[in-house]
Amino acid sequence: MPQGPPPRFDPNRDFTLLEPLLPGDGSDGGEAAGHAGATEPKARAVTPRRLLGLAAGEAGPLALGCICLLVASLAQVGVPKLAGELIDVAIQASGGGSSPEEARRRTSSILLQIAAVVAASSLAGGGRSWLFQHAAERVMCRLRVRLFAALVLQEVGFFDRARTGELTNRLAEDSRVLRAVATTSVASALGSAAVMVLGLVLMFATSPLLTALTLAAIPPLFLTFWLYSRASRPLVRQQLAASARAAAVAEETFSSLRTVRSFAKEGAVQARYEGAQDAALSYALRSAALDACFFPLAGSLATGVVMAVLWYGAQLVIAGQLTAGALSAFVVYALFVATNAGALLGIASSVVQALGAAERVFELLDRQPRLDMQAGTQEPAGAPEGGDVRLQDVWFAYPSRPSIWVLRGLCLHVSPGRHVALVGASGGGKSTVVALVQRFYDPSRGADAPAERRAAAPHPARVPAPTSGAGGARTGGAASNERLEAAARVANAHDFIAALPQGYATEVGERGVRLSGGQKQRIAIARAVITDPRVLLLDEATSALDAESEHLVQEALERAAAGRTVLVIAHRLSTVRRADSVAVVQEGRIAEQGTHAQLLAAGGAYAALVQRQLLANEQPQQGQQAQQADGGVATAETQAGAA
Ligand SMILES: Nc1ncnc2c1ncn2[C@@H]1O[C@H](COP(=O)(O)OP(=O)(O)OP(=O)(O)O)[C@@H](O)[C@H]1O
Repeated sequence: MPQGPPPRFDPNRDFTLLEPLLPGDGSDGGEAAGHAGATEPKARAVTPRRLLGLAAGEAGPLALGCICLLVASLAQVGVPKLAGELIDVAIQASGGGSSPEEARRRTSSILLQIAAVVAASSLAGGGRSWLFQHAAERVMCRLRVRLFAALVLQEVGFFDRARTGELTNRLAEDSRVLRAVATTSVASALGSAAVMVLGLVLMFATSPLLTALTLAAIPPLFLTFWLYSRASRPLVRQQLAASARAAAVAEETFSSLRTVRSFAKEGAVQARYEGAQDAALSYALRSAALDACFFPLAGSLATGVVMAVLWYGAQLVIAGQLTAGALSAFVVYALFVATNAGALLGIASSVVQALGAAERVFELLDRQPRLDMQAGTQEPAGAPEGGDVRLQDVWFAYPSRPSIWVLRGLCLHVSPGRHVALVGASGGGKSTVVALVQRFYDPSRGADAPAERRAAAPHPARVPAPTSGAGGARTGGAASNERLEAAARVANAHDFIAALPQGYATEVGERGVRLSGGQKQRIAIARAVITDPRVLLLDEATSALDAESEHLVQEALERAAAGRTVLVIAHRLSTVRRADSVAVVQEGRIAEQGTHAQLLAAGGAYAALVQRQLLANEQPQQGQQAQQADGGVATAETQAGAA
């Protein structure tokens, strides 16, 4: 039996992709790695090209949007020029340079031109906005769908490590940031650049000297902005992180409200939420203080430059080298250039920030599941042939706890049609065996069925224990109504489903009707048999049902198990008695295997277990004396074993 070293977590090799996903609570020393030998492919670097590639399907609307943008920018810079002309005509007329009638006619004509340009600018601006928004929404929709598809195909181990809140946040927030970058930010940047270049050209055409003076002021403005964005970026990041922490607390609290209530932890969760919100608030306030310093400073600087330009321009006007209209047009161009340069810097900093989000999104998009896709719909690890479950020298560590071997060279064979009960002390690895047979995980080492055979066979169906039961989905599913009803009848569930106001269309689980423990079990059985699986995995109930309900569940299970290979995690003596064979799972191995009678006679681990635990479960319900019960096991349980 191999005694390999426990798999170690190597952050550089194993989990580069998942690092940002992890809550980082440090509870397991950050050992969120895959099982031994598994390697995580390196994420491809996020290039601007790849980022823009997201909008590839929208080339048409975006190109049209760019044309609108150019038109709008041209129109925008055209207005000051015309306004300058208007001023000059008025000044000329007042100085006697032209007749008042002629001046009136020309100013009216210029006004009409301005109106036409403004109308064109508004139209083009509206078109640009609509086209870019349109493209943005479609890009985001596609991205979210792709991201969801990538997530839903990840192996179960991935979800052991990731926080649900984090994943939904990524789906919503990160893709939103990306949408902005791939479409609107690019559009704004193009617009700003166009206006800036045009403004500079017109400034230069109006007065090269004044242009040189204005440009001299740009470096200090850039420097101020650069310092500001350097200081503000970490604040924004920390604020977002604190908000995400608060959101995670809220999500976890609401999803486990019963536990919170049971342990009267309302105060504690409130304090945690408040702590996270306080942190977010403190970063937001620091950010606001920074804004309060930067914007007036930048404003004064810009105003100072404009005043200097005005002063120097006035000297040029006095010297007769520049007209008053040209000077006013120049000042407006200078303001255009300054504002658009600032906007460009802002966009650049948001693109840098968004690259972080892009990396995380692309990491998920690129991530290859460690396990073959659709694990739940494929043949189990131990079932290469129909209905034959075989685990050969299987070693397994959970990806989220890679340093601990849970299964240590476990061998188990269930021939087609046989019923095997798994018993053993808590934590021995029974559920893990079932999870592996179910192909939720692949063995870290040991026998595994070849992939091409997996795909061919229907998956094993599992009847979970009612605590993890039937909630969260419709009682129906994709199956045809006849099959649905047939499965429900097998599971003794048809009558109560039909009696519900919405029948088979009833939503059960979180938002829907609450089902009783026995009803949940029967729904779970119906779900399990609906695909007519060759292998049935049963997780015996741990909660007590009344006699009638128990009878219905037991009858349903017997019908469901008939003619199938059954692996049952058994807690009841009656269940193990019925099984063809009993396997004692102890410390990740099968310690003993045989029939109930054989193992009892052997007087080993099983016999001790029966005395300690199984009898304890039986006694209270049967009203017998709890001879060797150790009192550690609660009330009798619903018998959910295979016949
Ligand atoms: N998703 C998981 N991630 C990490 N460790 C896990 C996970 N599930 C189970 N374990 C660990 O694996 C070991 C075996 O657990 P398993 O649930 O298989 O035992 P079990 O025999 O079914 O116990 P029980 O009878 O209490 O259900 C335990 O130490 C448990 O803490």
